[in-house]
Amino acid sequence: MSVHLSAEPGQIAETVLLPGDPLRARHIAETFFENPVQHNTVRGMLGYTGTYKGQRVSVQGTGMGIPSAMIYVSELIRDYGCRKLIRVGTCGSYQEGVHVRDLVLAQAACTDSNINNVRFGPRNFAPIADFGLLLRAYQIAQERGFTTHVGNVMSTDSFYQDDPRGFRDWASFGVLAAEMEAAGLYTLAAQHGVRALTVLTVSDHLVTREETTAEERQQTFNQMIEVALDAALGG
Ligand SMILES: O=P(O)(O)O[C@H]1O[C@H](CO)[C@@H](O)[C@H]1O
Ligand SMILES: O=c1cc[nH]c(=O)[nH]1
Repeated sequence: MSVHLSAEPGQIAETVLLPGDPLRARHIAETFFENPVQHNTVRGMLGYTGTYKGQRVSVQGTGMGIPSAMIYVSELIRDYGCRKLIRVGTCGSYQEGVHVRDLVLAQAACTDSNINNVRFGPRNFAPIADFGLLLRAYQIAQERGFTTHVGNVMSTDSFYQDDPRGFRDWASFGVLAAEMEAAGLYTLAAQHGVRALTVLTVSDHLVTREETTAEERQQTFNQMIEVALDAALGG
């Protein structure tokens, strides 16, 4: 047991998928895992462990935002020995050419969070994905014909921005989309010497204001989860 997870030692696999939404964790376990067993219900942050194509894998909800996600990621690494952590989330596109339902692989993550200012002071740390996981995920997505973009994302602490056009500064430097956790995940992975990747589905568009329906989101979420599972488990 850790402070926020009730799993027994050894009950969580070395490879863990990390959706923000705990109900997406349940959907992943019920749809993709063989013999899923629930390993956490503390705070309603559902977690499950099972197998995928015969290999042991877990999924754990993280909640929204870097502070919540870093609690779960820290405990998974330190208390349960997890070594491969793949976030599977939604994002809002900053770029006209990155459409709703497309996949985004976060090669790196900018942030407006203070987490790394506290650590590094005036020096900047660049939170990046594990290259092997990133390459494998890209290859799998290409093989399956999923429209996929690779690049920088913005891990913001503020879903609702005071200036709704403020994202354009980031967009002009090529940042692809906004989400809220990748920079925290990548920073912890670097600190602990483990592997991490963030795979996202574009759920809405900050330029065109387009949104996906719940049904469409379900379908493209499944593409993202297939890519994440096969990249992590070598399928
Ligand atoms: O769909 P998830 O994984 O929760 O990710 C995105 O959605 C939430 C905001 O609605 C934030 O957590 C953001 O990162
Ligand atoms: O964090 C997020 C997730 C989806 N869409 C956004 O605009 N932001």
